[in-house]
Amino acid sequence: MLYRSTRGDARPRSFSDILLAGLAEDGGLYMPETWPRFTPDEWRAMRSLSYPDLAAKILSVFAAGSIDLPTLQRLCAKAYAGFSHAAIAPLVEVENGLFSMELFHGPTLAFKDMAMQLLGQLFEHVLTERNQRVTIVGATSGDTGSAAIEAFRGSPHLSVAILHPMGRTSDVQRRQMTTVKDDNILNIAVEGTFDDCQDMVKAMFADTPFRDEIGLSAVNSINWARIAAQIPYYVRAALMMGAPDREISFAVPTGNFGNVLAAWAASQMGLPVRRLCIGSNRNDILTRFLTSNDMSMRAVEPSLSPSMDIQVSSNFERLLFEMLDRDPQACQATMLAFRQTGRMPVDQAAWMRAKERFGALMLDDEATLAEMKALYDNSGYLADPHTAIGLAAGRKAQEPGIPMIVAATAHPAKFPDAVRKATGIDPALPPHLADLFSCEERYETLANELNIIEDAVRRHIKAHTHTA
Ligand SMILES: Cc1ncc(COP(=O)(O)O)c(C=O)c1O
Ligand SMILES: N[C@@H](CCOP(=O)(O)O)C(=O)O
Repeated sequence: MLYRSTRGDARPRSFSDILLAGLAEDGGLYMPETWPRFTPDEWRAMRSLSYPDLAAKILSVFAAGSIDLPTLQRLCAKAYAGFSHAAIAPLVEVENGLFSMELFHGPTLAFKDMAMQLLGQLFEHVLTERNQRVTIVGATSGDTGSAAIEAFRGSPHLSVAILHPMGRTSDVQRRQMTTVKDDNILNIAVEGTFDDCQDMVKAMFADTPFRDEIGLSAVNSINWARIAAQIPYYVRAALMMGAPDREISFAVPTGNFGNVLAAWAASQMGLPVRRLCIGSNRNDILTRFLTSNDMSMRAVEPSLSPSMDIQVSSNFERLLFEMLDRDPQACQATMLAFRQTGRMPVDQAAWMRAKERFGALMLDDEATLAEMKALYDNSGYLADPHTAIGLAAGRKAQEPGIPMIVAATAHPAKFPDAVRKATGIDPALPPHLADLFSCEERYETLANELNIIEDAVRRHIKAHTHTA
């Protein structure tokens, strides 16, 4: 399996190469050259696999030529061994035909662990094999950061620097990152928004001397391996609901468009997915796009669902590439126009193609609190604000006889203030995080300037490799 950039200039590369590269050299995102597809019989045969074996099977088609199936089975077994639920991603029927797919039973209590625990294993495997070291720089609105830190802490093969927007995560999210003591981890609070942090990572990739000097790598969902590792839970849920002999729909609370893109990728692989519904908070650029072809940037507004306080949804570029019939020049021109004007000119035909499959719903904070309360009062289901937005989007798009599976992306205890405000309940952190608020925090606060942050990353690598 080879990968090509959505902007066309980068040479085709293997799975192991793009795993370490993260972002393509031309600034585009890697995509598989062709979509691997399974036959109905092959899907049916996957029904009996354990979650780790299913994940290995799905990954094996994306890693073909790089990592073999037995190795992937070993890595997946390790990746999911620490999850607190035997089913890894259990399905809970919240209302008739409306299912919550709980993706928050990993160590950091958000869906990011589902992929990041596996990326930790994959990086370790490839870096050991190549006797190489890299530096991961990641941007987070709260959850990717702690998942990455947990997956890569203590590794002798890599240094990690995580940029979070100062004061814009929940206290639990920030402390999950900043209380980790391992020497290979650096946390930076950036004076800016998540979009600024994400742009900073992309600017570092564009700074070729810096990128090469530190061996820059990415674990945000700009890295295709993150998307690939998010596909198995959609497959698993669909198979449990009767696919491939029955259609299913998914609803996903959406920010950077990575999670829902994985569901869409599963459909490209032959899974019978009927509708994909996204839920957004007041940072609703994707909802405006899907309802009225208005992909215009506005300022990022803080909300009760801070992980989705995003305006530039990186992974939308992958869908755009596909809607433009995989024309990299058209994709590049559209992305450049978006950057220059703040408005993405998507032609009507491409927009209609997106609308055929995707629906969208926006909930502001007030509606999110009302949804959380109604879920708790009517079904006894305690949802975090992101999941509540997903459940509302799923309910709106439900069709008779078609199971609607909603990605429950975070544990309610990550957002205790919102949960308390909506329901009066104080969600308890699990025992392994019980001392979170008594641990010392360690992070630097820095201006949103490329040279300042690059220097901090350099200093971190020097200090860490010196002590290692
Ligand atoms: C809890 C939670 N829900 C939803 C999202 C949105 O997911 P995506 O960025 O993949 O669209 C995020 C952040 O990515 C998140 O952390
Ligand atoms: N909500 C995310 C934002 C980054 O998303 P990613 O999926 O691209 O890593 C976060 O919690 O950091």
